Amino acid sequence: MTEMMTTVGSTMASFMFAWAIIRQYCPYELCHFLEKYGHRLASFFYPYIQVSIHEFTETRLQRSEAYATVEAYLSANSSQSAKRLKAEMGKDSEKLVLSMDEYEKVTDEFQGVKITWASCKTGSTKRSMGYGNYQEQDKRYYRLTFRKRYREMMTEAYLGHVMKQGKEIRHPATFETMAMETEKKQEIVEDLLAFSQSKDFYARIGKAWKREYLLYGPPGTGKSTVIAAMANLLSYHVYDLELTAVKDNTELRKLLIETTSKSIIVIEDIDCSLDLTGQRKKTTERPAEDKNEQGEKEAYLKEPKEERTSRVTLSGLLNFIDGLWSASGGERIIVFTTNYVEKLDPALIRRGRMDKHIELSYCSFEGFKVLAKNYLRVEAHPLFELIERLMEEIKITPADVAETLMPKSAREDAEKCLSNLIRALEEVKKKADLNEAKESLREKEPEKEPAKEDQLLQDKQEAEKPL
Ligand SMILES: Nc1ncnc2c1ncn2[C@@H]1O[C@H](COP(=O)(O)OP(=O)(O)OP(=O)(O)O)[C@@H](O)[C@H]1O
Ligand SMILES: [Mg+2]
Repeated sequence: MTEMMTTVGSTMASFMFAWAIIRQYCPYELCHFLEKYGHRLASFFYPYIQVSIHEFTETRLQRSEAYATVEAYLSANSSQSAKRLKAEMGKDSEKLVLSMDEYEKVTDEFQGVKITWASCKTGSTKRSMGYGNYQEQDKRYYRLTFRKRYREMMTEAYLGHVMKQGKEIRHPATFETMAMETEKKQEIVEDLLAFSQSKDFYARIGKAWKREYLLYGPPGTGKSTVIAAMANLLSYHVYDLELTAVKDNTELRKLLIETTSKSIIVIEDIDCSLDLTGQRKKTTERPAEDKNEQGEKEAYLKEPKEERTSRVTLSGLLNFIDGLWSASGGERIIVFTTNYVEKLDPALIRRGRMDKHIELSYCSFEGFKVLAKNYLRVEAHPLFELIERLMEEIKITPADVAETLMPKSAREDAEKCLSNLIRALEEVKKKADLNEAKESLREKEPEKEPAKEDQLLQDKQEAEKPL
């Protein structure tokens, strides 16, 4: 074996050496000819087929959906077998997500056929970053290799299987696993399904096939989870649009053109995305009717250059969406989220610019039962009664409930996790009671406040000590 390897090695080295000499002295055309036909000859005898899935194509700004889906599929399937993994922070989670490191290879099996996946990288390419600036980026891609005779099975059944599984991993949330009142859930699901089946209706009324949702509620109540559940239900792609990074309406247009049909365009925290309320930062004195595109352009040109940033307006966004997609026929959902609905310009809501408002709120007992079923596989327990009583008077987010119900070690059984939740609820209650007492004292005896405050502070510190 060692002997054979040595022979192969030295033959390869001689060949490379000869090829280097030929390249140096041969005319360019001849080299090109030899390379081209040499490659064809090799592929004739090569018993495998290779499929490459690139992270970015030359012109596109958006990361390829296929690449991201394969990445998700492989991180779930390769973290057991790959020897070199790369760890990255997952979106919306505190957990590290493991995926194959560069140049790593893993094998997969499908209906008894062996498949190899390799994570590859080639020289750098110029790619648009931060909308307008160009940076050198490595070209990354996954390469799938399988035997020629399985071509049909691989390109149809196997790739379909990879995409389906990868998508499920990327959007694990479903409406069934969401802590939300059943009626509300049903209403959203019906609304989404009705929208996705209304192609003819939108065509008949001559409107772009799109629907806008406003999701609002405190942090940790499930706004991002609803978006993932929507994507999962309809098998739509999700595009996160970071509006604060978009320079102006022209760039916005460029980004929106990038989105494919059957997509959900997410604009998070609109209260923080400048100018979205329709009020210009610098030009609030302008009458409302002047806020057309021409007026905006003139005002924009009058402003000093350094202030011409974040020029995206809500009207710009909605107009583009209408104009761009009314002809394309593809369906799009646009989701806006905010933690502070009261901060938004009432006109934004009043004018009916958003088709549907969904409030995400604190966890109800019904919501808790869904989480207990998801996390602990428990549908009934003697501790439920106490939890129900506590939840009636205490505000706790589904994210906090989920966090307490998650077993922290193999020794934590359902009862222990439920007790943890009861303890967390009681602590929240104690703090709320203290705050309430403090408030009422402040209202009743403002002059004696400092001394009482001290006492309350002491009580509070006592209450906050670890149990
Ligand atoms: N209604 C819910 N049902 C099930 N799980 C939930 C729900 N709300 C929150 N969670 C859990 O809490 C985590 C955080 O929730 P999520 O990111 O959806 O909150 P959010 O409302 O988007 O918060 P933010 O305003 O900070 O973006 C989720 O990953 C999920 O595990
Ligand atoms: Mg969120």
